[in-house]
Amino acid sequence: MADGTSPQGPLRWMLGQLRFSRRRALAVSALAIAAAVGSVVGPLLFGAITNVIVEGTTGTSGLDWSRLGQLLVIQAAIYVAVAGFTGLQGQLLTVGVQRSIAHLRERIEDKVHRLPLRYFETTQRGALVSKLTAHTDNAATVIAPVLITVPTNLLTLVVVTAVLFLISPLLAMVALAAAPVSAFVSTMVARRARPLLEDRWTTTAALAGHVEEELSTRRMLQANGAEQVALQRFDVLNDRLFDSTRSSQWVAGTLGPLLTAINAVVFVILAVFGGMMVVDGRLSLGAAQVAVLFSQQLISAVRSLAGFVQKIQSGMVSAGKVREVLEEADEEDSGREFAASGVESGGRHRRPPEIVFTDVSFAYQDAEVLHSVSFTIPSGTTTAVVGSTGAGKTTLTNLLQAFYRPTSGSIAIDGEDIAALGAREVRTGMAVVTQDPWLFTGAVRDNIAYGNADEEAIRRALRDGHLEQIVAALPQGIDTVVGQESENLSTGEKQLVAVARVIAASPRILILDEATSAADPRTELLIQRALNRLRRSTTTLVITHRMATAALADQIVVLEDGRVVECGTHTELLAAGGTYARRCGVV
Ligand SMILES: Nc1ncnc2c1ncn2[C@@H]1O[C@H](COP(=O)(O)OP(=O)(O)OP(=O)(O)O)[C@@H](O)[C@H]1O
Repeated sequence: MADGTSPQGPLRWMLGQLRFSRRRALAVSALAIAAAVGSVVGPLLFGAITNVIVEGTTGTSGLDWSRLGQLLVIQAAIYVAVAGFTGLQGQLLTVGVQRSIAHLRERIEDKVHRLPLRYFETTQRGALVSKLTAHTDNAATVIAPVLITVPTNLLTLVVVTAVLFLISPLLAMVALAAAPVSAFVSTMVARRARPLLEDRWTTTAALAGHVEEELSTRRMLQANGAEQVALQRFDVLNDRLFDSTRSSQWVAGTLGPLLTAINAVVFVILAVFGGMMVVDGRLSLGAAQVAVLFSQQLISAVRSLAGFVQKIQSGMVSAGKVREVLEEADEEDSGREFAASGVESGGRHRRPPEIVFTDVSFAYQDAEVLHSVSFTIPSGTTTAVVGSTGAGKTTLTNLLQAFYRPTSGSIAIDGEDIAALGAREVRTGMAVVTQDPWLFTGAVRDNIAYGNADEEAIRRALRDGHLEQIVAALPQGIDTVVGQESENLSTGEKQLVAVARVIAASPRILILDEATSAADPRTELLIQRALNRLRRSTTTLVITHRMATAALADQIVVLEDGRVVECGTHTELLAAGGTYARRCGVV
C-alpha cells in the first residue's frame, strides 16, 4: 500500500478515484486538444494578416482585401471555436469531477460507519471533519490541472517551440532560455510552500475542532465562567492559522512577480532581436510578431504549469488526508446486514438470548482493566452490575457490543462466541440506553422509528414510553423537529424519547448504562415502568450506581477493580453481608 503522504502516492490515488466514462474522457481530451491547437493557430494567422497588410502597403499591387477578409474571418472563427471548445470541455470535466467527488464522499460516509471505536478515540474530531469535507473538495482541485491543463500546456509548449524554431532558431533559443529559469523558480517556491500548506490545514482542522467543542460545551463553559480559557485557546489557534496562511500565501505570492519579471526580460530581448532581424530583412514583420506572441505563450504555459505545481501540491496534501481515512482498517467483520429489531420476518418474536462471560480479561492499552470476569445472564432476565467508579462496568458493555475484543476469555450469545459472530451481527437486535440520551436532528417520529419501526410500533412506543402527553404539548406534535441541542425537550424528556426508540425496536438484548442517573425521580419512575414492559422479552444488562435500581434485577454482579467480587440476588447478597450489603448500608 502506498504511503498516503508521499508526494507521488496521493496524486495517482486521487486519479484512481475518478468515475469518468470512456466517452466523456475522450470528448474532454479531444476538446482540450482542439482548443490548444486553436490557440497556437491564432497567432500564426495574426502574423499572416500582418504580412498581408505590410505587403499591401509597401508593395505595388495594393492591399489584397479579399485575402485579408478571408484571414480575418478564419481567425474570428478560430477564436470563437476555441472559446466554445474550452467552455464545453470545462462543463464536461466539471460534471465528471463532481460526480467523482460525490462518489468519494459516499465512500467516506460509508467508511465512518465501519471504523473501529478506537479510531475515533485517537483522532481529533476537527481533523476528521475537515478530512471528510474541506479536504475532499480540495483534493478534487488536482483533477482538472492534472488531466487537462497540464497536458494541454505541455502540448502548447512542444508545438510553440517547434514553430518558433522554424521561424528563427535564435529567437526560439532566447524564449526557451526562460523556461528552465521559470521552472527552477517555481519548484523552489513550491518546495517552500508545501510544509506551510500542511501546517495551514492542520491548524484549520484544530480550529474547527475547537469551535465544534466550544459549541457543544457552550453552556458548561458559561456556567463555569470558563469562556476566557476557550477564548485563549481560540486566540492561540487563530494566530497560528494567521501565521501559516500569511506565510504560505506570501511564499506562493512571490511566484507571480518573479515569473513576470523573467517574462519582461525575455520580451525586451525578443523585441530587440526580432526588430533587428526585420530591419535586416532576415524576417518578415508578421513572423517577428508570431515569434513574440509565441514566446509569450510559451512563458505563459510554463507559468501556468508552475501555478499548477502549487495547486497540485495543496491538492495532494488533501488527497493524502482523505486517503488516510479510507485506508484505515475497518472494524472487524462490520459488513454484514444490520437488522435493528428482534422481530423475525414472520412477526414472531425470537427468544431473548443467554449471555455468558467466561474468564474475560481486557486492557485498553497496557494496564488490564478487567481480570477473568465470569458470569451468565440467563435468557430473558436482568443482571445489574454495580461497583465503584472505574471498576470496569462500562468496559463490560463495550466488550458486549464488540467495540473491543477481550484480551483473553470469551463472551458468548446463545453459545456463539461474539468474536466469531462479527461486530454487526452481535449488535443486531441490541439496544443501548446511556446516561446521555442522544437524539439526531429530525422529527420526534424519526428519532423513535430510527428507520426501522412502522406506525404501529411508534404508537406503541409513545404509549408504553409515557411520551404521549409530552409529544402532544410540542408545537408540531410528533413531527416537531428535535435534536441534541434542541430546547424543545428537557434532558429527562430526551431520555424518554431514547427509551421509546428502544421500545419501538423490540431488542433482544438491552444494555442500560446509568440510563436513569441523570433523570429526576418522576422521570426515572416513568423510564423504569417503560423498560419493565421489555423485561421478559429481552436479556438485560444494567449498569448502575443506584442500589434501588440494582435491587430490581434478577441477579447482581458486584465488580471491584475489574474483578467480580460477588454475584447473586438482592436477598442473597444482603444476607452475605459483603460489599453489596455495605453499599446498601445494611452492614
Ligand atoms: N477508551 C479508554 N481508553 C483507555 N482507558 C479507558 C478507556 N475507557 C475506560 N478506560 C479505563 O478503564 C477503567 C474502567 O473504566 P470504565 O469506564 O469501564 O469504568 P466504570 O466502572 O464504568 O466507571 P464509572 O462508574 O465511573 O462509569 C478506568 O480506569 C478507565 O480509566
